[in-house]
Amino acid sequence: MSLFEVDGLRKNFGALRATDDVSLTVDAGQIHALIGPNGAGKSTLVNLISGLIAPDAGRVRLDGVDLTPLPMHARVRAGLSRCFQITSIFRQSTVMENLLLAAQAHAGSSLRFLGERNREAALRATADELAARVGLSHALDRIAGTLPHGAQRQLDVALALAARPKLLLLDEPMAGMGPEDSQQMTALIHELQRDMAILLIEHDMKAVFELADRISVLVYGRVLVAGSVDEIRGHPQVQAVYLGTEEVDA
Ligand SMILES: Nc1ncnc2c1ncn2[C@@H]1O[C@H](COP(=O)(O)OP(=O)(O)OP(=O)(O)O)[C@@H](O)[C@H]1O
Repeated sequence: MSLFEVDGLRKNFGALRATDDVSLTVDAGQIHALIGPNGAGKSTLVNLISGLIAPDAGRVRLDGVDLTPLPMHARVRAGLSRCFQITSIFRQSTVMENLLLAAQAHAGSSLRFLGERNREAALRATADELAARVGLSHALDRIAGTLPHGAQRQLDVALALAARPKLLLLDEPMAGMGPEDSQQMTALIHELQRDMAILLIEHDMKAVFELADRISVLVYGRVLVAGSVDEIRGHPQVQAVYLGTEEVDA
């Protein structure tokens, strides 16, 4: 049994089948990338998995737990954390304040036996640890909205990590990034893989080919083909449908 399983997921919008019998698995420590042309149904699938919208059929399971009937916050508690295309940071607050809020939100009842000061120290330690994890220790006092775009995305990942996910859902983490930021984010995702499974939705093919253990290609809401990087890169149907004649470096 895989850590994460999507089984026969389906979603109709009126006559349009945006998600058509999609199944995929992600094993512990694995990065599974989801690619596909615009309108293929990637966002809909991510929304179904995170619980933002309900499927017409199919199931989502994490670590043996059926997430399908659960609302979003319960899925987060069960170990599924999501980074949004549109960042969820508080732009007017400092990096530290953002991290403290996230740490507090996910601390639950674990700190209830601590006094006020110890509780604050524990939250600060968690915030420090999250900042270090994504390479933002130098920017704790910066107002989040004034950080460069790449650093804002790193902060966004740190906020998702506060939930201590078993599966991290990354929705186009490289969007709007230049090559340098993209390279840094690739290194970060690679490092995160040691501790969690990752479902990566990404247009940056260089990053996908560098990171993915497995790739599923979504076209018209269906998985056209799934396989290893080499299988996908060399697949004639994939090249025709998705990659076109574009040169793709790895
Ligand atoms: N709430 C909705 N109501 C009706 N149709 C929708 C809705 N959400 C998405 N769709 C349609 O479902 C199809 C898949 O859309 P989706 O946004 O999931 O694709 P995508 O692969 O994420 O595209 P992109 O890469 O452009 O974000 C599209 O035809 C879209 O118009």
